[in-house]
Amino acid sequence: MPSHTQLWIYDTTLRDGAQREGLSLSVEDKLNIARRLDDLGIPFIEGGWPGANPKDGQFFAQLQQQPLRQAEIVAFCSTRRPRCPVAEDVTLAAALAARTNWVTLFGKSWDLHVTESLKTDLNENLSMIYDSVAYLRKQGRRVIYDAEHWFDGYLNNPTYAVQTLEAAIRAGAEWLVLCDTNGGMLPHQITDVVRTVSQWLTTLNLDNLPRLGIHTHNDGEMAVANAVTAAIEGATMIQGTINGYGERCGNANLCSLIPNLQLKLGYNCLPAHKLASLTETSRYVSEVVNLAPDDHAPYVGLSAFAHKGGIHVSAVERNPSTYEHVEPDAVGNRRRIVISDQAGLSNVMAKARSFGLQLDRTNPTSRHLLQRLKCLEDEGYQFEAAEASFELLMREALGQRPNMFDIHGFQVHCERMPYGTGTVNHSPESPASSYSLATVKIAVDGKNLLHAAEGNGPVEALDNALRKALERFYPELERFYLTDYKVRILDSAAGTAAKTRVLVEFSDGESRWTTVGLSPNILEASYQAVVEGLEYGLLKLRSQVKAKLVACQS
Ligand SMILES: CC(=O)SCCNC(=O)CCNC(=O)[C@H](O)C(C)(C)COP(=O)(O)OP(=O)(O)OC[C@H]1O[C@@H](n2cnc3c(N)ncnc32)[C@H](O)[C@@H]1OP(=O)(O)O
Ligand SMILES: CC(=O)C(=O)O
Repeated sequence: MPSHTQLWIYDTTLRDGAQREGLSLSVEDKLNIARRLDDLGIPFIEGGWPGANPKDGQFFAQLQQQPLRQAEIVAFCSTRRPRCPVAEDVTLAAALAARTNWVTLFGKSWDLHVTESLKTDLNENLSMIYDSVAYLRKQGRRVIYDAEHWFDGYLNNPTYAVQTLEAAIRAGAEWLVLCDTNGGMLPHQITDVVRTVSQWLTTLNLDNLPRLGIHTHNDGEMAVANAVTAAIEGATMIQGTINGYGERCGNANLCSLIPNLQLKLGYNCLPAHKLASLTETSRYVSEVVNLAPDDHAPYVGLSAFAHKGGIHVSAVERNPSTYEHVEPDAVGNRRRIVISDQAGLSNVMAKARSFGLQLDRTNPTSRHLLQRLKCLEDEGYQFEAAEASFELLMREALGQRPNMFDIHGFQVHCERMPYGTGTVNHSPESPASSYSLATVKIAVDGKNLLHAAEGNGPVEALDNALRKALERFYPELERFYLTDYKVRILDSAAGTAAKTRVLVEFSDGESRWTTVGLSPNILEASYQAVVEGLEYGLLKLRSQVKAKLVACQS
């Protein structure tokens, strides 16, 4: 097994990643991502194709003012156009204007592309490659040569494909990156072709042998496997993108590739202490590009180390290696235990511990709680995403759920009127024509309270009415606000009479918690979830205050 061999990770999130449908980056986004990748210790960052669009040009110009700390920023471009003198080629001129040390130049390896895409002849393509690399070298640039469609080209016409690499080598390319541009290769093909190219290179008897790299796409879901395979065969530059963003089905996902190479195969990719920033980097980039993170992504996803089945949790609690291929900390992720109808006592125990509650496996309450959880989930509740409701359930079972208020009922009145009519004044700036009024009846410390409040919709009206009734007793309520509200119909065949599950998320600006409500009446389900959300927030706040007091006294 290879060990401690240095690999050079080459990130192309800002260029090939930006070719993903639905992803668009501003100059500021690109700069932020580049700086984050620099912090992660990525040695090569492809910043874009200068001249292809104004943003990429501006990005390189701004980086000249404030260079990265350690990474080489690389400009990307194509070979010169057919029959165009190299010094007159606008693409190459723009790449030079980016003033990077390194330029990645892509050229055609597949004869089909030469005749069909470029509409030129095979010799002219060899000249385009040679001239372009040589010109960049003459201007003082170091060149990474991306052999586009290398594998398809080699399998179709190996003699010609090899001639394209020879042209790049003769002109002074330092890296030859073999690209599976269409993403359709399988690992055994990568092994055969990379091994053959590697052996061929050694027969050239060159003083400075160019090094091999790999660039894979994910059309056959093989991008990571193919890149790992190439590394095993001796490729030392590994190209990919954060979260696997890229044209069509994406590029090799560096968030999987790097830990596979570093933790499993012992290659040096990132400085050892930087690997633990991988999860944070993945989430940061998904935030900047405004795409929801993939919770089930290997290594860095929220669920990558989430254990749900009771059998799994029981074993993981005894020894995490039983159901984890690496330690979550190694990549900056964390282990999570999920509560659901797939749970066993071990899940309940783990949750009790995380809630700071004393509960023994042998205590009959534990088994009752588990049965209750399974019954409620069978009715349609879902606690997996609503741990605050489960904590309240557990506290109740243990007699540790203080009675903060009693609910005696609520009423909601909704009205929808055409603009300019009805009981509410709507302004042209806010032409909404619906309006809701909620009344709640509750008791606090034996005092009966009846309060009403308005809202844009029934849930807001209920939330407002509850707060109005409770604020005198619990002024800290004003710190909580609703951050998410999700509704799911459980038995859609029942139409509008279907059972509804509502999840609401609250925040106090520091933490978030989610509660669940269930009823055929969407307002009742929402009410349950909102009431529990407020109750949980109060409980948390009070236990934090208590913990601080104890800490001060001791
Ligand atoms: C495998 C990859 O991912 S390569 C990177 C792909 N990324 C992109 O294409 C994103 C950026 N691209 C662009 O902004 C534009 O396509 C530009 C600026 C590069 C070119 O735009 P246009 O001049 O309008 O040409 P258009 O996009 O229609 O066609 C591409 C041209 O590049 C030529 N071309 C393609 N590959 C190469 C190459 N390796 N070397 C030289 N020319 C090439 C094509 O033959 C075609 O030329 P033609 O129109 O003279 O026949
Ligand atoms: C160069 C490149 O992006 C590719 O061949 O896929």
